Amino acid sequence: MATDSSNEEQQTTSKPPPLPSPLRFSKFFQANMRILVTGGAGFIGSHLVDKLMQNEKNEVIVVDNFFTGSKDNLRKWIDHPRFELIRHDVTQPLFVEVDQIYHLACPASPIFYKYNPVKTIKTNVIGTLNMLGLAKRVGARILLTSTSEVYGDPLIHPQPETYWGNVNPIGVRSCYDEGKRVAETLMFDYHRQHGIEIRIARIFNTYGPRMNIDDGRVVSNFIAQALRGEPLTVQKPGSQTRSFCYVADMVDGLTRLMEGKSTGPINIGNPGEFTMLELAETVKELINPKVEINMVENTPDDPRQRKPDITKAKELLNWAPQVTLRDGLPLMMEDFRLRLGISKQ
Ligand SMILES: NC(=O)c1ccc[n+]([C@@H]2O[C@H](COP(=O)([O-])OP(=O)(O)OC[C@H]3O[C@@H](n4cnc5c(N)ncnc54)[C@H](O)[C@@H]3O)[C@@H](O)[C@H]2O)c1
Ligand SMILES: O=c1ccn([C@@H]2O[C@H](COP(=O)(O)OP(=O)(O)O[C@H]3OC[C@@H](O)[C@H](O)[C@H]3O)[C@@H](O)[C@H]2O)c(=O)[nH]1
Repeated sequence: MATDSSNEEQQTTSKPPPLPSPLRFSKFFQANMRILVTGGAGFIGSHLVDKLMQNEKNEVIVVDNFFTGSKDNLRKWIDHPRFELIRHDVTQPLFVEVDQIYHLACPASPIFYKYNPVKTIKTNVIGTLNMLGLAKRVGARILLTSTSEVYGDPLIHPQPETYWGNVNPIGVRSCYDEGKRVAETLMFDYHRQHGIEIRIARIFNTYGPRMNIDDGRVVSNFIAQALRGEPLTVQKPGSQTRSFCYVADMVDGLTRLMEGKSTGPINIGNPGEFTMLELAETVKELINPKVEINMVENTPDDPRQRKPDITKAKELLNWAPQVTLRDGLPLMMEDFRLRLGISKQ
């Protein structure tokens, strides 16, 4: 079983980062921090924008092609003087002047990333290359939202960052898993070769308000099904596990990583682990005890277990999740209820 024997110090570089904008050195004019969020119209991205906009010294630029995201997620910021929204596909070069880049653009739900796998790879590879090229030109720090899927169907449990993973390179999920693995490689190559300041977060399953109702991921499916009184579709065998992180905790972890000193990769996720049957039972109990649970066929290469080892996040970022699944599910349910137009019973 392959594990990484090297530590983060060996992966880093002594090369100085490219110079930031001269504005940062100006004596009389205190410029705002300009922050680019790619994929900022999506689920995690829009919550991140909310947090960044709370700081009056931040200007936020979102670029998004709206494949899975929506302007609706950002409607409270449209026309705000410190906010800009640009329709743009990250597979095309982008010229903006920024100090930090949160690079999230990529479909995240399996049904969406498998819909056009070649585009998913292009987004991960060419999109990340373009954002790294931008970071190099303007001297910006860049954070990549990688994924627990880089561990594939993991043979080590829970997964520490030193684990190299067990990924099928030619499977139907590879466009995403391998795409993110190449994106991580590009980040470290730009760091070592050009001194770019990088941060890599390995995000584990995240849930919360604003997920697409038809997103296809398990928490959104179960909540929408329970509210509509439809059977919860548990994919076989139902004993596969995931660990679910509430979106506010995730955004807190991402900003700590960006502002901290460590390049990562760092796992950000909630170690509370559930089988899909346990998740279905919990949703049923909390939202609609009358719904049935239906066992349905699964898709190829579904990871059988997943749980983050968050020792590194605790030590280096002083971060740990605060919201349990039982506390987070009702918050998401309220948002879904409003959007589905279903009143309280
Ligand atoms: N939510 C999770 O559980 C999870 C887990 C691991 C990693 N991640 C990563 O976090 C990031 C955000 O995930 P999310 O759950 O918010 O997904 P999401 O689908 O809601 O958001 C992704 C956003 O990227 C945009 N986008 C996609 N391709 C693009 C392109 N080529 N150019 C410009 N914009 C593009 C979409 O329109 C959308 O707004 C992704 O990089 C994903 O891989 C998420
Ligand atoms: O209706 C459903 C949907 C999904 N599932 C199961 O729930 C589990 C989780 O599936 P999801 O589609 O929510 O997400 P996955 O964990 O497979 O992938 C996710 O992993 C981390 C991120 O990078 C992405 O957000 C996504 O790829 C799987 O075992 C799946 O078989 C169901 O039992 N029923």
